[in-house]
Amino acid sequence: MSHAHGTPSPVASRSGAPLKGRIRVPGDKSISHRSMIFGLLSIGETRVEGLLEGDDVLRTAEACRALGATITREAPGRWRIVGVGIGGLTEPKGVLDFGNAGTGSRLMMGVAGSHPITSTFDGDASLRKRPMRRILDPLAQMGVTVVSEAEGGRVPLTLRGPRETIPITYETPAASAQIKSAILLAGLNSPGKTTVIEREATRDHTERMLRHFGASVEVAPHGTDGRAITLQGQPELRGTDIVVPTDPSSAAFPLVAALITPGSDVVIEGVMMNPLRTGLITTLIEMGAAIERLNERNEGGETVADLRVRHSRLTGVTVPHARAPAMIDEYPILAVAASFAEGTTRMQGLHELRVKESDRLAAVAAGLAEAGVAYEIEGDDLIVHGSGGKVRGGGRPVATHLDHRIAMSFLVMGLATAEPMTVDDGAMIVTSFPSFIPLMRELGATIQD
Ligand SMILES: O=C(O)C1=C[C@@H](OP(=O)(O)O)[C@@H](O)[C@H](O)C1
Ligand SMILES: C=C(OP(=O)(O)O)C(=O)O
Repeated sequence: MSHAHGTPSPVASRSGAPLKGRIRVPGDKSISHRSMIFGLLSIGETRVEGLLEGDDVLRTAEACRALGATITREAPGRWRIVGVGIGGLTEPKGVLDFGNAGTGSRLMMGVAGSHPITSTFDGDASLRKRPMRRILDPLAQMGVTVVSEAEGGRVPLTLRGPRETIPITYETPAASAQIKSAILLAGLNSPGKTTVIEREATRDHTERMLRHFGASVEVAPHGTDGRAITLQGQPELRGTDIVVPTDPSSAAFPLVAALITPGSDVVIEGVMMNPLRTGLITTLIEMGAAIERLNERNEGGETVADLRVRHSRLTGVTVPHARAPAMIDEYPILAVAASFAEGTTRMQGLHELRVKESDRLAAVAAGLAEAGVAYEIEGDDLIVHGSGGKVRGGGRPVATHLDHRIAMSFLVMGLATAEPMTVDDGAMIVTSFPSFIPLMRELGATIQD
């Protein structure tokens, strides 16, 4: 399964019946990537249940195979990985092609770069625009050689790992779980202690999985919102079982769809409630959303809950910059919710949105303009002037720039606008949420591809 290039496939959505029913979204993308990676770096067998079979994760699986892992798909979502252990990677024969995936490529730079092998990283037109210096700089401090790179520190690039990786203490220049994870993963193959300091806490899936596979990790508070994470290098990771909880970043789409579509009443089952991922839910509840957390329980080491979501009258709020790491991928869909709210929503400090699959600040703004929504961009803040429930929609097809979240956000918007919405290309949706269209249709949504 690979996303189509060169042949954009437009998709349209229109308003219709209220959304009703119960759905379960696929497994979390962050944890799915890491399941493959930890499987590769372990001795013995790792069994994964509920893996997200999106294109991004399949690319990571392919890269792990090229580095020596034996990976088999036993049933939908059920995968078996036999690893080679830390230090045991083999040099890949070809280029590691990560497609659209920032997470896969950046984390694997830490993994492959910390081994005495040569590896080349590439990706699609979107990934080729994304900054990799943020990973290459700390890896260089750890002794990794950047043999070649595209202009500005981008893929395609080639790394050569040192004979012995140097453990470092590094403060990340941006709130980024990808930077943190790449360094910690490189630190696995170095003697001594590797410490990553983050000024704002970001998603902690790597730290949790390191412990789950047997590594020793200490986490201490740093400043008001930050953390210092210290890993003891060269542990022996042992293959283990993983149950992947469902992805809150995917659940965000049916959730906002139900909030903005009159008469809707939907349950999204088993959504991961890791507090470093629930900034959107916090924000929507502040806006007046009827979201009930039901049947809270533990699945795969994370708290999950069934979310009952009903159509709601929303009110604009200010979303503080400090909340960004906990909802970084959810700003496009929050902008959609804000368009239907009463009053103004100000989202502060969105500079990291400019280096995602697209410049999401610009892409969201352009989509809002097509739909007739009033907005402003002030520095790195996005200000959306809500219409109290009525959004015109229509306009020209929204340009998605190879960005799955832009595509899904504006398709959700079209479920409640007066005129239908079209996105210029839905092909990238398979990178994170391949069942998005069928699941939305199950709830009663009208989406045509
Ligand atoms: O570590 C991860 O799995 C991710 C971290 C975030 O990126 P940044 O680290 O660039 O903020 C997020 O946007 C991405 O979808 C997944
Ligand atoms: C930013 C995202 O992913 P990545 O960085 O892995 O491409 C995303 O899924 O919204």
